[in-house]
Amino acid sequence: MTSHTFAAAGPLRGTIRVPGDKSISHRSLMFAGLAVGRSRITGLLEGEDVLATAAAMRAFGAQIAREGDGTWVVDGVGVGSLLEPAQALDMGNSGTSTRLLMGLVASHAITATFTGDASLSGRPMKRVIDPLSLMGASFEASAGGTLPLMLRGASPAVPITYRLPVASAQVKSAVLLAGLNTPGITRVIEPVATRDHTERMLTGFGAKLEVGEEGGETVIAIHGEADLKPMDVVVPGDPSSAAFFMVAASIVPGSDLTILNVGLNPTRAGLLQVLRQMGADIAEVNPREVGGEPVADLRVRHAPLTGIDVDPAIAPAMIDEFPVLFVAAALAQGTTRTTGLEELRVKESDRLAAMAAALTLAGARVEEHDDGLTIHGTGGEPLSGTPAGADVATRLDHRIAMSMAVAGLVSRSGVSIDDTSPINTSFPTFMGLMAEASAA
Ligand SMILES: O=C(O)C1=C[C@@H](OP(=O)(O)O)[C@@H](O)[C@H](O)C1
Ligand SMILES: C=C(OP(=O)(O)O)C(=O)O
Repeated sequence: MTSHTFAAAGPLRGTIRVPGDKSISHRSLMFAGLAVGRSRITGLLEGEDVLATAAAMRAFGAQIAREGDGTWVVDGVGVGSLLEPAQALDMGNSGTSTRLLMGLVASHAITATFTGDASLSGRPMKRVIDPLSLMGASFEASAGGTLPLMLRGASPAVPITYRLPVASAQVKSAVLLAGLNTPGITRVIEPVATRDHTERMLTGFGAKLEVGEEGGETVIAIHGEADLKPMDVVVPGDPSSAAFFMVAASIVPGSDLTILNVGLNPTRAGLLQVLRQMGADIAEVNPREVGGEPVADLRVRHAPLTGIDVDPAIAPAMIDEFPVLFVAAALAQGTTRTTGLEELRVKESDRLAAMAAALTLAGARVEEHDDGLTIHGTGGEPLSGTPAGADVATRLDHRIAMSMAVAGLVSRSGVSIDDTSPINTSFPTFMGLMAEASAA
C-alpha cells in the first residue's frame, strides 16, 4: 500500500495525452489472438488489467510481443483452436478480462480456472455463468458465484438468444464471444444500449455480425464458427481516463487544459454531456475517426458548475465516470441527485458507499441512497480536506483513488488516500500527468 496526499495545486494548463482505451485494448488483444495471422496494435493501454488479458491470451496459445516503439504484435491461434492453459489464469483486478475470456472458453473444448485479487473475487460472475451454462459450458464456482472458478467449455456449444437482465457490455460481450465458436447464430437482445466496442471491432476483424432493432430493443446476431482475419488496430485515448482531467480542469480556477485524442463513442460520452449540463466549458477540437471510433481533442476551461438531477438513462454511457462526477458535484453550486446506479455497487468496490465515505471524510455533504448519491455542493469553495491522520479508503479501486486525487486539488488541507497502487490497473501515467498539468 502506498499512501499519498494530493494537495491543492495551481491551475491545470497545457496539453496532455491520456493512454489508450481500456475496453478497446482488452478486445484488440483478444480478437487479434483469435485471428489467423499477424495483427499489430498501436496505442495499447499498458495497464495491469490489459496485461492480465495479454498473459491469458498467451496461455491460450497466442504469441504476443511488444516492439521497442510500443507496437504490440500478435499472432493469433484461430477461433476453435484455443489451447488449454497449463495453470490458473490470474485476472488480477479486471472484471472485463474475466468475463470476456469466460465467454471465449465457454465454446472451446478446454478447461480453465480463473482467479483474481480480493476485489475481483467479490464480484458477481453469475451474470455470465447463467447464459454460458445455457450454451453448454459447466462451472465450479466459489460460493455466491464468484472467483476462483473453474470453467469447462462445451464443443460444440449451443447457440442461444439471450436478453440481458442487466445493462452490461461485459455480459453482452461474453455471450457474443462464446458465439464466435458456436455453430449457428447466437443472439443478444439489449434493452438498454451499452458500449459497442465488441460489435464494431469484431466486424473489423471479419466476423459476420448484424445489429438490428426489434420493439425498441437492439438485437445483435453473431454467426458462429467464424474465421477472424488479422488487422492493424489503433487504440484511441480512453474517455474514462480523460474524465479525471475534464473534471479537474473544470473545478480548479484558472485552468485551460487540452486533452488530446479522446475517444467519444456515443456509448461512452455521457460525462461530457452531463458536465456541459452543469455549465462546464469543454470544446471538441478537430473531431476525427481513429480505429473506427469517433475521437476529438478536448479543450477544458474552468467554469462554475451548477448541480443537476442526472437522468438515469445516461448511466450506461458514463458508468465508470460517476466517482469523478461526484467530485464535480461536491464543488458545484446547489444539489446534484443521481439515481438508477445500483450497478456501481458491484464494481471494483461498492462505488456509492466508497465515494460517500471518501467525500464525507474530505468535508463534502453527501447522502447515500440505495441507487445513488445526493450531493450538496460548496458552490466552488474548496473542500476542507481529510483530517490529520485519516486516509480515504480506496478499497482496491483505481477510480476511487483518482477521483479523490482530483478532490485534493480543490481542498484546503489536501486529500490523503491510503493506497495509490490500484491506479496502475487502468492509468499508469496518471500521477505524472497530474503533476505535469498542474505545473504547466
Ligand atoms: O465491456 C467493458 O469493457 C466494460 C464494461 C463496463 O462493465 P459492465 O459491463 O459490468 O457494466 C465497465 O464498467 C467496465 O469498466 C468495462
Ligand atoms: C469497472 C471497471 O473495470 P472492470 O469491470 O474491467 O474491472 C472500471 O475500470 O471502472
